[in-house]
Amino acid sequence: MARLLRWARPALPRIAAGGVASLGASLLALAVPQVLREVVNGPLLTEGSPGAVVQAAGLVLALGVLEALLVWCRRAFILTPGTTVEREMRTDLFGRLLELPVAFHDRWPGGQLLSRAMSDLGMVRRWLAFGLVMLVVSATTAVVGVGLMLATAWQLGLVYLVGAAPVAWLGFRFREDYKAVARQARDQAGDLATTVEESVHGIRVLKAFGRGGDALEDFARQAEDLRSTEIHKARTLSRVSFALGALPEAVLAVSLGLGVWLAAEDAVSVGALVAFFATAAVVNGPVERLGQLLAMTLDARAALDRYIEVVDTPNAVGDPAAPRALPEPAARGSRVVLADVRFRHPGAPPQSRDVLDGVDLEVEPGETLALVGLTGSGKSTLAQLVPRLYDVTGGAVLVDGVDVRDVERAELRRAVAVAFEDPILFSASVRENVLLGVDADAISPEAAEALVRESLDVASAGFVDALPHGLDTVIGEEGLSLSGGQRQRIALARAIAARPRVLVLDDPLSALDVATEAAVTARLRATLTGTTTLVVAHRPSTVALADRVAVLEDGRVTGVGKHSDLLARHAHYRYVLTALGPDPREVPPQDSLSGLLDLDEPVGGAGRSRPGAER
Ligand SMILES: Nc1ncnc2c1ncn2[C@@H]1O[C@H](COP(=O)(O)OP(=O)(O)OP(=O)(O)O)[C@@H](O)[C@H]1O
Repeated sequence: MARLLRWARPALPRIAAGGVASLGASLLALAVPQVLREVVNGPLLTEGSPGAVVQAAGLVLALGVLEALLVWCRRAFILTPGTTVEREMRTDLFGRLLELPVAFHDRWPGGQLLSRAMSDLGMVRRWLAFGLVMLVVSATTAVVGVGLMLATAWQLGLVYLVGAAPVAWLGFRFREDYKAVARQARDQAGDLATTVEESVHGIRVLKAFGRGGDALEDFARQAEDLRSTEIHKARTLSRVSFALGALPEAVLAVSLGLGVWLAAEDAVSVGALVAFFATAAVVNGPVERLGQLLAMTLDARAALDRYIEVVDTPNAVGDPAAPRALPEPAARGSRVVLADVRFRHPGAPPQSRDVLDGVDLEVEPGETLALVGLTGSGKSTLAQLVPRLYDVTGGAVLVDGVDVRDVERAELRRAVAVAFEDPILFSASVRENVLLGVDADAISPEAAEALVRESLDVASAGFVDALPHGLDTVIGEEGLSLSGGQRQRIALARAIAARPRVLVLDDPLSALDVATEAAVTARLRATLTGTTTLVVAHRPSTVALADRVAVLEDGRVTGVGKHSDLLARHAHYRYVLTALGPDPREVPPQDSLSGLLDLDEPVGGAGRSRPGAER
C-alpha cells in the first residue's frame, strides 16, 4: 500500500494532523481511569475533602470536553485530503485510459474499468480518511492501554496479555482468508457492472430478440454470486470480530475474580483495581474495532491493487524517446508506405497466422486507394496501423518517409484523420463533434464556423439544419438520437474538418443510401485533392471513390491497380467484388454481377468454390 504515497503524499500532513488529534482523544480517554484511581485511593478511601472530589470531577469534565474537541479536529483535518486524493487518482486513471492503446481496450471490459474508477477509488478514499487513521490510533491506544494496565496491576495485565495472544493468531488467519475474498468480491462487482453496461449498450438487440428475460437471469445469477461472496466476507469478519469482542471480555471476567482476591490480599490497591478495569473498558473498544479496521484495510488493498493494475499497464504504443517531425508534404499530399508490414493481435492463439503477413503497399501523394478483401482479411486492421491505433508487429508504416512510430502521437494524429464504419459521436453539439479534431485555439470562430459548414457540406450532412437547434443541437449519447447514416456523415465531416494529410476511411458510407453515397463520393473526390486517402471498401460503390485498388488476401496484398485492370486480370478481386454484391448504380436490377464480370463459374450462391489468386 506504499504505492498510495504517490497520490497521498500532499495530503499526508493533514492526515497526520487528523491522526494526532484522534490519538490525543484516545489517550485522553485513557487518562480518565487514572484520575479515577486517584479519586478512589485518595478522597474516597481516606475520607479526604469533598473539594478534592469536585476537583477530580472538574478534571474529568475538562478531559471529556478536550476529547470531544480533538475528535472534531480529526474530522476537520481528514475530510478534504481523502477526497482530494480520490480526485487525483481518478483523473490519473482516466488520463491513463485515454493514453493506453486500442489493444488494451479490446481486452478490458468497460464495467471493470468503471468499477475501478468509481467504487474502488471510493473505498481507497474511505480507508485513507478513516481506516488508516483509526487503525493507527486504535492499535496505539491498545498498546498504550495495555502498558497502563501492566503498570497499574502487572499481575492482571499479564493475564490480559496471555488471554489476548490467540487474537493475534486469529488476526493472521483472518488476513489470509479475507484478502482473497475481498479481491473476489471487487472483481465480481466489476463483472456485474460490465453486464449492466453491455446490456444497456445492446438494449435494442436484447429487446428485438426478446432476450430480456435471459439477460435478467444472467444478471441475477451474477448478482447472487456477488452476494454469496459478500456473505462469505461478512462471515469471515464476524468470526474474528466475535473473537476480538469475546476474548478480552472473558479474560476480564477471570481478571475480576483474580483482582478481587489480590485486593483482599493487599497485593493491589482498590484504586488500582478500579483504574485497571476502567482502562480495560477503554482498551476493549479499539481492540474490538481492529477486526473491522483490518477488514477495511484489506478491502482498500484489493481496491488499490485493481486500480494499480490499470495505471501500471505499460503503454506499448507510446511516444518515441527521440521524436522526428513529419517533413512538409508535397503539394499533392503525403506518401504512405507500408513496408513488409506484419501484425497479429496481442493474445491471438499461437497456432493462428498473422492477420497481416508481410504487406507491401505504396499510396502515392494525393491518391485515393481502396482496400478490398474478403471479410476478416485484415482491411480495418491495416487501416488502423496508419494513425497507430495499433502498432505493427513487424515491418514499418511510413508517412512521407518517416516511420509513424518515430513521430509524436499528437503530431501523427493531426496528420492522419480517421472515419470509422461504426461512427462514435459524443454527447455534445453537432458543431463540437465536427470540430473534435481541430485545434480550437488555432483558428478564429468565424473560420471554425466556415470549416464546419464546408465539412458538413462535403459529407452531404445538410440534415443538421433541420435539427431543432441546427449546429448547436446536442446529439444524444454516442449520437444515438440520429440515424446510422446521419451519424456516419457527421463522423465523415469530423474527419474532413481535421484537414489531414492522410485520410483513413473505414467504410464510412456503408449506412448511406445509394444516391446519398454517390453525392458524398463526388464531393469527396473534388475535396480530397492534397489529401492522400486510404479507404476500406465493402461495397463496389465505395471503390468508385478510388484511383487505385489494393487487394488484400491471406494477410498480403496480392494485387494493386486500377479497378478495370484488376477486374480483367485478378480472379480474387473479381471473386471479392462478387461477394460484396453488385453496385446498384451501375447494374440493372435484372442483371447479376457475375454476368457483368463474366466469371467462369456461377457466383452469388452459398458453397461456391473460391478461385485462387492470380495477378
Ligand atoms: N481486437 C481483436 N483481437 C483479436 N483479433 C481481432 C481483433 N480485431 C480483429 N481481429 C481479427 O483480425 C482479423 C482481421 O480483422 P479486420 O477487422 O481487420 O478484418 P476486415 O477485413 O476489416 O473485416 P470486415 O470486412 O469484416 O470488416 C479477423 O480474423 C479478426 O477476427
